[in-house]
Amino acid sequence: MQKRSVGKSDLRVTPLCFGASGLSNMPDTYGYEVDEARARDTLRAIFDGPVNFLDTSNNYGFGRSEERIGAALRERGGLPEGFVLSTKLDRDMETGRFDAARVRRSIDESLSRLGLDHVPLLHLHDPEHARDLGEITGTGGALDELFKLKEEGIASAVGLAMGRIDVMLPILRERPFDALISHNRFTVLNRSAHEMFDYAHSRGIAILNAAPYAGGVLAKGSAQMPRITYQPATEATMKPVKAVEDICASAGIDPGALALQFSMRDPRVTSTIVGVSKAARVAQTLNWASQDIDPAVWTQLDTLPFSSEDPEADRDYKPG
Ligand SMILES: NC(=O)C1=CN([C@@H]2O[C@H](COP(=O)(O)OP(=O)(O)OC[C@H]3O[C@@H](n4cnc5c(N)ncnc54)[C@H](O)[C@@H]3O)[C@@H](O)[C@H]2O)C=CC1
Ligand SMILES: Cc1ncc2c(c1O)C(=O)OC2
Repeated sequence: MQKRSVGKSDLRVTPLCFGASGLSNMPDTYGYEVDEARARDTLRAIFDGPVNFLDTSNNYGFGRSEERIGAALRERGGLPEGFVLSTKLDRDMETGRFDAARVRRSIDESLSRLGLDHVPLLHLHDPEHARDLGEITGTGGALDELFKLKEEGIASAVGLAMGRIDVMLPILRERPFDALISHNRFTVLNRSAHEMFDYAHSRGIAILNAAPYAGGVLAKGSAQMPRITYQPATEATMKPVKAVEDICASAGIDPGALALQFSMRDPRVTSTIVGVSKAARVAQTLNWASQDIDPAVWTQLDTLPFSSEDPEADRDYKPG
């Protein structure tokens, strides 16, 4: 797979990235649990495959995702050469505190779980859920500390990873981020990130587009998964999923392939982050990424009434 630069940094990533939130036990978010052996086998498949990019966070499963990745890395004698591991700074989950001291604690916890002294890519995660946004954006706050970690060489590149675009765009404009992670806002169901992507692309900020399956429903199918963007689906929110499934059935393609390629084919998107928690999904993802799709299907997709509203995907987010 042809690699791309992460903004102006030296990092080079594949156009696919695997997301490890589901490798951690987040039953409230994904509707299932993942045990140790299944997580280990998934991570082995990822490290054995052609994708060089894996995303996790301090708070996925309250640290369990990072611990499992740490175990997989130790099995291999450390981070493979050229492999880009991405993790995130998180607020204190009990108090919502997210100041500079919390940033230090977060990265120290992550490095110790991962068994590393440095992480290639580090994001500030979900500032909209912290107790006080001013604590993050103000002088001497969490964002200043994130950039200090880059200066100190603890992270090679830094990004902003969050949901709500109305909160995100003003922060992006203020500082020289290498990357952003947006989720659930540039999919076959929702295009509310469109203008932010134009802005980021014009500034050379790498766009990492997460959750192309709207949290899983576009991969598993509406009959299998009664959730959209981590919320229980309603008839109204499931309607557009069924419309996409109908288009795919007529065209003879997998909805997962369409949903994945919708993101990957956009020239602004540097990499698309797909959540996997089964080893076989690694190969399945590569297959979906390379399936032939008749260009007429994209035109047809544009006729569907996709949403430009914020999906509020974050409303009930629980990390573990
Ligand atoms: N604020 C942030 O920074 C956020 C970051 N992310 C990152 O993006 C990643 C992807 O997002 P997700 O929430 O995982 O949503 P997603 O839209 O990528 O869907 C993942 C779900 O689809 C299922 N799935 C994947 N491939 C499948 C296949 N071939 N067949 C059947 N089922 C399949 C997975 O098991 C999982 O339940 C996360 O793991 C995380 O790393 C996601 C959301 C927010
Ligand atoms: C708000 C929110 N909801 C779901 C997820 C995340 C998130 O930040 C995340 O990072 O991975 C899954």
